[in-house]
Amino acid sequence: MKIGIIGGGNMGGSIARGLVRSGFMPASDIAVSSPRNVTLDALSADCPGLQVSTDNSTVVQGVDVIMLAVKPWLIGKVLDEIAPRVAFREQIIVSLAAGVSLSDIDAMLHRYSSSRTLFRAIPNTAMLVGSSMTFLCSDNATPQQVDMVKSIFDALGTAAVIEERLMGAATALCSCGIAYAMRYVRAATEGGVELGIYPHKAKEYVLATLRGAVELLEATGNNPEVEIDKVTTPGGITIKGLNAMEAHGFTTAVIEGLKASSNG
Ligand SMILES: NC(=O)C1=CN([C@@H]2O[C@H](COP(=O)(O)OP(=O)(O)OC[C@H]3O[C@@H](n4cnc5c(N)ncnc54)[C@H](O)[C@@H]3O)[C@@H](O)[C@H]2O)C=CC1
Ligand SMILES: O=C(O)[C@@H]1CCC=N1
Repeated sequence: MKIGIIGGGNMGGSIARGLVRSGFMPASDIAVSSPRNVTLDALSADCPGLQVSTDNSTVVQGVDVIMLAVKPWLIGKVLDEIAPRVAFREQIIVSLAAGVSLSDIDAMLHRYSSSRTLFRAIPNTAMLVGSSMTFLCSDNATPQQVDMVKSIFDALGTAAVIEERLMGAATALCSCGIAYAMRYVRAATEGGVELGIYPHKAKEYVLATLRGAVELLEATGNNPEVEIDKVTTPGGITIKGLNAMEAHGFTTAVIEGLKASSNG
């Protein structure tokens, strides 16, 4: 398999670096385009053998999968640039653009071809370390094509194929969600500092605690509330802390944040 990636930023760069580092494919089977030479030079330094170009239509040639990793408002412009060089019967297009639907992309390509295979992929920034939760949906794809695209993102973490109607919710939960998890880490770290712990130590302790929480939930399969019950001694200090957090809107803040992201 060969992959052409348009855009070498957070997402495009992480896909290229992640696929090479994981051993999923050699750098020479990946081509990346970006308008900025500095971006391409950094990618080449990290992934020797990678094919790089400032010309988007160059990276489309001879690849099986074309990834669109540019900002949403550039998708139409990039498609107009590459479409004359795309073999729509053979090449699969995967858009990472948040909020741009399969039918939006289909409409943009209508004048170039009567039939095409389209995917949307919504990863998160943990692709860089091979731990992204990525969601996929597709239009006009065979089961083999779905397996192929899923295998790419499984190499960068965990991929799930979902209905397109759930993409907004999934994006909020996991793609934006990684920022929300980071904000919890920051908040807990700042709380630790106020309680007298040095910032670097507080962050280290918070991360270790979160790792433990994730491992407990994964190992037991328990609902979080079951694990919370084990911590909250009646009349003890944990329930006082939880109730104070709820009085300040913790659960509501998280749910309203997710809804705001998903409606955005
Ligand atoms: N950052 C995130 O956490 C996530 C982003 N996405 C989506 O991924 C897409 C890319 O986002 P990021 O990688 O974060 O953006 P980014 O700004 O880091 O990367 C975009 C890259 O595209 C390049 N570029 C600009 N104009 C171009 C053109 N005409 N042709 C080719 N390359 C061009 C830029 O130089 C830059 O390297 C967006 O559509 C976004 O909605 C989806 C899920 C998560
Ligand atoms: O904030 C955004 O629009 C992008 C899409 C999902 C994560 N970052």
